[in-house]
Amino acid sequence: MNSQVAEREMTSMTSQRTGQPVTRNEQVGHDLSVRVRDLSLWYGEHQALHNVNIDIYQKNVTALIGPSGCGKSTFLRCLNRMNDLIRNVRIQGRVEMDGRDVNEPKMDEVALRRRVGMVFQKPNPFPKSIFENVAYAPRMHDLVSRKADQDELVERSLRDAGLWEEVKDKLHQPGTSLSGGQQQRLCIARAIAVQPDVILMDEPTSALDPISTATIEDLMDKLKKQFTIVTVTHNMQQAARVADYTAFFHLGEIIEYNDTKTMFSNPHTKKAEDYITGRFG
Ligand SMILES: Nc1ncnc2c1ncn2[C@@H]1O[C@H](COP(=O)(O)OP(=O)(O)OP(=O)(O)O)[C@@H](O)[C@H]1O
Repeated sequence: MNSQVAEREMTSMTSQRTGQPVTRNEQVGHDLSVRVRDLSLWYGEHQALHNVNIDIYQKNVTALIGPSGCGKSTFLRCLNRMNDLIRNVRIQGRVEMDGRDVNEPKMDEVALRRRVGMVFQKPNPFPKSIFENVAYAPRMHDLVSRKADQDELVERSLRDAGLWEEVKDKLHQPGTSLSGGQQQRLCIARAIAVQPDVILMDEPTSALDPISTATIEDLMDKLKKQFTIVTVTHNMQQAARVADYTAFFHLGEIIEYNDTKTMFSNPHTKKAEDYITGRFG
């Protein structure tokens, strides 16, 4: 891996939330959110990830780019153990949050998926009301008990997702009655309602029109003040616009990981340069 970022000097600190050690990259001034070391993954006999190493920083947007089938979504799913739901998957290596490997047997998967939320390519609201789409998970996780707290959380999440003004008068209509772009913002509201640390987004705008896409990109910029965002995108302009860091995947490896400005203006590897300039992929 040609990483300018991951190899820089790290110092240890303690997470206020968990009391566990966290790592800070003094050179870039960012705290570490997820530290991935020597991560490999096989689907049956097929190896889809090869010794992936990356440090993902808190309250930044990290974009994963690379040609189709290079392992971006597979990698994303490793961060909240969504690959556990797929048969015949074998994983080696470490995915650490607050110093703990998410794959360790004692890790509570439900709690992990609360900390690491996910937004998919195709908006997938539950077949329930707009209100319930947002209120359901916080209730399940016992984050709210009083009705007033629940109402407040729903409003705050919808506001933070930039959807409140459009839906405040029809909270009891089905989530599926909204437009595609609105449904995706509803899914973002649902993800942030449980106050995760990290939000994974797998091509969150590829099913949307340009205006809805721009709205979601603006939203990502706002949300990174509160959350760490890791997003997969095929859209190079989008990566350049929204991401602070970009990782270029090829054939299951990270070939280059850098701050986005450097990645797009002065890539350090020929493969990344060829991909970014549209010579392949
Ligand atoms: N559920 C699965 N079972 C078996 N193989 C899989 C599965 N999901 C992905 N793969 C394989 O793993 C490799 C990486 O796929 P992955 O979907 O992670 O790539 P990607 O970079 O996200 O692709 P795209 O940009 O097309 O979405 C591919 O060879 C793919 O065929």
